[in-house]
Amino acid sequence: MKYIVGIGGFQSDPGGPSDPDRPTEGTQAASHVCSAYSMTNGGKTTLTNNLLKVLPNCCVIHQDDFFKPQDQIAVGEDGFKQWDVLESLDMEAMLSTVQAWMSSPRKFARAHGVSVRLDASDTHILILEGFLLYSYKPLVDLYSRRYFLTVPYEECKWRRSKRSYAVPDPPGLFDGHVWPMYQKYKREMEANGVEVVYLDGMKSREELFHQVLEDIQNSLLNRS
Ligand SMILES: Nc1ncnc2c1ncn2[C@@H]1O[C@H](COP(=O)(O)OP(=O)(O)OP(=O)(O)O)[C@@H](O)[C@H]1O
Ligand SMILES: NC(=O)c1ccc[n+]([C@@H]2O[C@H](CO)[C@@H](O)[C@H]2O)c1
Repeated sequence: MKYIVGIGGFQSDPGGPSDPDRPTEGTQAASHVCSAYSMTNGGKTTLTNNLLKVLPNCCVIHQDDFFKPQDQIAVGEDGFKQWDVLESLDMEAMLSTVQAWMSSPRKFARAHGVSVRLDASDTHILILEGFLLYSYKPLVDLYSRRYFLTVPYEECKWRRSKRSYAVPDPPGLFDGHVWPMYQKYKREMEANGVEVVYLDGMKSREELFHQVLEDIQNSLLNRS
């Protein structure tokens, strides 16, 4: 069985400084269940690494590995390099990589240094990890399960400020580009009716790990 998991997310959770839909505190609990969404620094990489340690025959593809070279990133009218748009990623190359896994998960695993357990059932799992996983049509229908991590705006902005990317964020990028793009793609994803399992990125790493592991195991059982 081939099983593809998406661990998506961007930065944040419902609302932001200029979001009229931002819930009040009383509605917070419901919002992460039914209308949450997320962005970078939600904890995707941390969760993915924890899952990789325990899931058998499990490979991973990171969307960040498919950023185009810096000189191919457009500069917007806002003056910022447009890192957070789909056009800045070579999604065709990412799709080809996923297709390589689909055509031979065993060969793909070996080529990527993932040990294949011969005693395990013939289940192979692929985790796709990234911030714009559910906006590229050719990939959207391939997932067996789509997860979406969310953290509140302030937490996300704070976590991002602690990160150092290969290309450091210029001042104002978060509010001027990252956040607005997140909102745009989230609206599109919702309008397209893409079904996701929302995860509260404010939970502890351990809690998130156990929640997703259990969900994947249940989902696998239902398929076999
Ligand atoms: N559940 C958690 N609780 C608190 N902090 C967390 C949690 N998960 C991750 N973090 C921290 O948040 C930061 C971002 O985590 P991580 O790199 O996993 O996020 P990401 O969504 O993969 O980010 P990016 O979009 O940049 O790839 C790291 O400093 C990490 O240690
Ligand atoms: N990986 C990179 O080269 C790079 C460069 C500049 C910005 N980013 C940011 O990565 C996040 C996704 O993980 C996006 O929000 C980009 O802004 C990445």
